Amino acid sequence: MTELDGVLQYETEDLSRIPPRRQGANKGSYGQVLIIAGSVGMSGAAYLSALAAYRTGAGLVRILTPEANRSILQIQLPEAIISSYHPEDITEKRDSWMKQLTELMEWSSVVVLGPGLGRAGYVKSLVEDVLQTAFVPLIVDADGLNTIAEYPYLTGFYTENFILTPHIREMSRLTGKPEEELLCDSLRAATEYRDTYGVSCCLKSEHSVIAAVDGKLYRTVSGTPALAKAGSGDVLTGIIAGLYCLGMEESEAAAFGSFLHGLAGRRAAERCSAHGVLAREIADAVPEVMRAVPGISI
Ligand SMILES: NC(=O)C1=CN([C@@H]2O[C@H](COP(=O)(O)OP(=O)(O)OC[C@H]3O[C@@H](n4cnc5c(N)ncnc54)[C@H](O)[C@@H]3O)[C@@H](O)[C@H]2O)[C@@H](O)CC1
Ligand SMILES: Nc1ncnc2c1ncn2[C@@H]1O[C@H](COP(=O)(O)OP(=O)(O)O)[C@@H](O)[C@H]1O
Repeated sequence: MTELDGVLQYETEDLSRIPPRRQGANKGSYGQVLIIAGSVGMSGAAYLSALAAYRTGAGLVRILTPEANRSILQIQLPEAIISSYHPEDITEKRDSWMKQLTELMEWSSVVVLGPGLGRAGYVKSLVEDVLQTAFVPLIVDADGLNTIAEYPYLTGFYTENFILTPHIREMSRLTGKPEEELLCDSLRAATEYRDTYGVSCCLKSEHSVIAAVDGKLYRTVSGTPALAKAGSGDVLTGIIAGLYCLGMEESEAAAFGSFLHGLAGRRAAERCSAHGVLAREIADAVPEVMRAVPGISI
């Protein structure tokens, strides 16, 4: 790892921070990831996040999504457990919905909220309910962030184990600041957000910056324009969750996850060209990057 002006940057040798899989481990030894994602027409976002969590090393991944996505996701990723809801029940059958959500939150060791949730009316209640019941690390992305931007009082539910992963436009929606200003000094933007709200902030762009709640600052330069492809951010959420399951602290998982996501994008581009990479291939490239780590292969 190098440090320049107080900003940390992972290097290839830092891949050795990934621990070997413990002999005698069982699936419960490597975390239980809950992915609250997807809507009708956007099952793919849930799939990509879940796939990336498994590819990074999570032991057990469960997707909570609308019932309409159940069979699609079970066919796409049979390794994932599917829990589902009827969107109207979130507002109309509050008691049973809250019971289901509370049980799932108790089951989880880390939660992803937001990829592909969409912007339908029920999503606001869903996001508020999750923010209020979360007590394990929570990675908030995409429509989770857009909902918070639309209803700023939701920031009142933030806790220090939240990790927000906005791209520049989402950050602009969250802060009301123009995209040019955020891009101009992304480190300052992420730091100010962290300092204001007490959450870790991974502000994504060509060179993503991470302001961690423990005070550390990171910059990621491992990426490639191959990552500029629909679903790439959904994959990042799963990688961060997976790294947490391997034993990293949540804010280290965010910074290291951004670094690993960049390397996986490069690896995928070697095979498919920078133009041709699919988001799922970024997830599939994570284990290939990891194989370079001594002791990881067996
Ligand atoms: N297969 C799927 O189910 C997919 C679902 N997705 C989900 O779709 C939902 C909405 O995503 P959208 O991409 O429509 O909305 P966004 O708000 O992410 O992006 C809207 C537009 O903003 C611009 N933009 C994006 N990133 C930017 C950046 N870093 N700087 C400046 N401008 C930027 C682009 O022109 C983009 O078309 C999210 O919940 C997301 O998770 C997407 O990830 C794509 C794949
Ligand atoms: N030109 C680029 N160079 C390096 N990384 C990039 C580039 N474009 C996008 N990325 C990375 O790809 C990811 C895109 O995330 P996001 O915009 O949320 O995608 P999506 O909404 O399609 O899932 C981020 O991690 C970002 O840092």
